[in-house]
Amino acid sequence: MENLAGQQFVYEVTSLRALFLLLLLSPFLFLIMRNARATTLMFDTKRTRGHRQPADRQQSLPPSPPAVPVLGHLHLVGSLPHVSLRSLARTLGADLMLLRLGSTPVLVVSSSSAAEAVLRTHDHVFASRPHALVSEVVLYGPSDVGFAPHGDCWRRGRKLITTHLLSVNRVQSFRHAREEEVSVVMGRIAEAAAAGAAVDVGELLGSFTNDLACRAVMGKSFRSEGRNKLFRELVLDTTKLLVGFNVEDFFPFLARFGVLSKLVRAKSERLRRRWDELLDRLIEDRESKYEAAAASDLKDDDDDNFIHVLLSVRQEYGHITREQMKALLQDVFIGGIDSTSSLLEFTMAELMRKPRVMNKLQAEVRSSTPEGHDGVVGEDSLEHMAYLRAVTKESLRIHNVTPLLAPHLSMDSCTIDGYTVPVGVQVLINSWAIGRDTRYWGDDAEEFVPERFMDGGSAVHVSFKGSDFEFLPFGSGRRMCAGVNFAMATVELMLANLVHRFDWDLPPGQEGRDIDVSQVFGLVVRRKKKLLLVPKLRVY
Ligand code: HEM
Repeated sequence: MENLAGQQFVYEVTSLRALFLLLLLSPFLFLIMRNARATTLMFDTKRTRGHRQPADRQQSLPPSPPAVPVLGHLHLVGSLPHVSLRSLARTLGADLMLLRLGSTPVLVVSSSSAAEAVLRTHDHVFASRPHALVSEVVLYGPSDVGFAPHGDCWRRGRKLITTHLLSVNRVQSFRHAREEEVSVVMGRIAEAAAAGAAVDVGELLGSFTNDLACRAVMGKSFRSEGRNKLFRELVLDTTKLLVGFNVEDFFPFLARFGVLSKLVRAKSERLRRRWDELLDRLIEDRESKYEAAAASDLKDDDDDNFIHVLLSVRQEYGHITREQMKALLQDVFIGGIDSTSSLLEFTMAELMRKPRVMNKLQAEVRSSTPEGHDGVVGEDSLEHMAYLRAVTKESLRIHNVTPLLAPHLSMDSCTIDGYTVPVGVQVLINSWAIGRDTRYWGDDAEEFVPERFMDGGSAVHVSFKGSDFEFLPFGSGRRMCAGVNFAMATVELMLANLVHRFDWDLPPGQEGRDIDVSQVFGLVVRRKKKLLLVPKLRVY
């Protein structure tokens, strides 16, 4: 899942637009820097739970590279922040590094032991998220889960989502819908194969994960009525605004001048009205069905969808407001769609670059799928596919689509590795760097080698569930990804089907080694260039 605010910031702030804004602002920035310094928490010890820090503690802040006035370390963060932050940490020789991005203090974590200190030992201290104007307006204030600050509202939402919407049982009960949606995609690919045409893998998988989220939320497919498309547009527009640069999120003292925040707020409110229109109608439709079924004592035959589930647990939770319902549904769309499709697309690109791995995976999937299944791999067959699991884990490691997790925020000061981390610091865990670190993964850390996760491999016991801090694709602790079961079920089923029924070629004239591996940073990291592949129906 993806800010999320810190990430938005480091991403966009390097753009020309952001720098231009900063230049425009700089004359009066200078005048107000004196005030700003009072809000610069890196050096502000007063807010540490009311105590002043002893002088020796103040001196033991984590190391920082030299900063420049106003921008702090902004100029050191490139267009791929996880990459530039890894270089910076290596140059400084620091697994914990304190930066100042604008006036925002940011702790960058680049080792598994420091990640464990943040996400396990001091999980209670770092379980909040930084405030961001756009998420506050579009995602119904603190009612959502992914962007909400730590507190009762987040706790309640998190419990609702993990117990009722994304639990292992719910994800399993959703398997037929998942298999049907996969069949629809297989049909589209078969048409392309018959025509000898290439498919745009990212577009195909993006609409698949969107349709799947719509199905989970609404219970049946609204593809033909165009609602799925409306959701796709909304998610894209929301993501764009969330990753857009809002200067006041990083120079909070500018908020008092208000002009910029008014513009961003107006845009955010327009977007929120579009969400309202769509979600209110869906909830009201479902609510009347739910009440009619309850009044007549008849069972609603479509009771697995998320709106129905939320309506049915209202009493158990006292009261769930309409806003909270909408925010939780948004979490599913914003957390689940792009992350899952991007991971799948990176995996397909990697398989095309590594024919040995593709052949081995195809052999496993094809030999483990019973005959007579209409060419579709069902979920029952997946449990026998150890190599499929290993390929998925290796892809999560090397193509970590949320490379800095989502930013955490310290709610108190604490000590890590002998350094003081003050209250109010944003924390970025560079899980991408940790996942490629030779200290944990050996000399071939940068290579795509699924065998490391197989029997006899060096990482056979390493799990993605947040207990192994060298491998954190979904984070760990209280703020760990709430959709990990949903994501894994979707990725493995789709991947097995893609390689089972089809052989894949690159467009004429291209070879595996030509596949461009460049990425674009955002809420989720994506491939920079489209992946076009030509499917061929497998000959039995
Ligand atoms: C490959 C797919 C996915 C990846 C790699 C991924 C990764 C992540 C990461 C790294 C975080 C932040 C963890 C942290 O801050 O420490 C997160 C949070 C979250 N994810 Fe996912 N995610 C994926 C799919 C999904 C799906 C399918 C859903 C929902 C259907 C989902 C819902 C969420 C939610 C609600 C949060 C916020 C949790 C909180 O703040 O309490 N994610 N995800």
